[in-house]
Amino acid sequence: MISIPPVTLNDGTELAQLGLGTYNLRGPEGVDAIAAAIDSGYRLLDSAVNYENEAEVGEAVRRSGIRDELIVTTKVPGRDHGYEQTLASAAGSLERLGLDRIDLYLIHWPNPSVDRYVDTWRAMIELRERGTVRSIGVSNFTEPMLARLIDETGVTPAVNQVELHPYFPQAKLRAFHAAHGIRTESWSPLARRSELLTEPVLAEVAEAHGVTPTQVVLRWHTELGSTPIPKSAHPERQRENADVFGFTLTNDEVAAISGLERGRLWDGDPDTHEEM
Ligand SMILES: NC(=O)C1=CN([C@@H]2O[C@H](COP(=O)(O)OP(=O)(O)OC[C@H]3O[C@@H](n4cnc5c(N)ncnc54)[C@H](OP(=O)(O)O)[C@@H]3O)[C@@H](O)[C@H]2O)C=CC1
Ligand SMILES: O=C(O)C(=O)[C@@H](O)[C@H](O)C(=O)CO
Repeated sequence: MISIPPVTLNDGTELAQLGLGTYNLRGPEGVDAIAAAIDSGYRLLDSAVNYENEAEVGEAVRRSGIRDELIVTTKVPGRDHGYEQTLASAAGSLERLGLDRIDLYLIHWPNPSVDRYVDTWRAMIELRERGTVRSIGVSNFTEPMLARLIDETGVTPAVNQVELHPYFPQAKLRAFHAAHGIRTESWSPLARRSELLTEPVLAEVAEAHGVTPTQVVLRWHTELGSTPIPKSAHPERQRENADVFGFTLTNDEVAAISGLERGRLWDGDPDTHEEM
């Protein structure tokens, strides 16, 4: 079994340095895929109300027999923003998961035109105080949005999960996270496979270390201090993706990979992209 090291969050709890994305893992095959990842050594699972797979994640967690070793993430969708709505949304997630605690609870998108993410955050603080949720964080938040949460509530998110891959390394946002003790999580860390994995620089670095280009990309994330959450439905790829803690990249290699930067790949600017 692969051992994925932990990292301590600003609330004193532990997160894994790499986790499993579960977007599109649904139905019995989804449960099998998530269960296979846990068997391989994954301990961090990333779900969301909008993935419509909380029941599958919960089923895989129960099947594992190691619930307390697992970090189950889910996210409040835009349509549930607001104080009371978020409390109700969390209750719904717990019911679908079939668990008595959410380990990491995130605001999925800030939806600034709705302007209820601060009230949503206050409800998440309450959920943490009740013990229903262990750690609270956000996703797709910009620096001004993070600063506003901190200023208005005094509570700094433990995590900000954002688009991050070699085409979009997010150096400025990561520096803000580092200054405030916020752990970065990388969504679509493989750039959804795209042409990223055929970039010559990745082949060169992979050859130098005797690993695959995919492993180079995921190791690059961890060396930046971010937790990637690659999704794969296939056990052999899940193992390949998790097995990145036995080699290190040089500073030059990290810089060369970051040099692939070209910007966001999808229409996901949190100032304008909103999801309900
Ligand atoms: N907070 C947010 O707004 C967002 C969060 N997310 C989260 O991030 C997770 C990961 O992002 P996602 O968009 O899924 O994209 P990823 O970058 O993780 O890429 C997933 C794709 O890569 C393929 N793949 C995975 N491993 C390998 C491998 N070793 N070799 C070749 N191909 C591989 C998968 O195929 P296969 O399954 O067939 O192996 C799938 O097609 C999501 O599942 C979700 O949990 C994603 C988007 C937005
Ligand atoms: O996967 C997620 O968490 C999302 O927020 C997606 O909706 C993502 O933004 C997407 O797939 C957009 O096409």
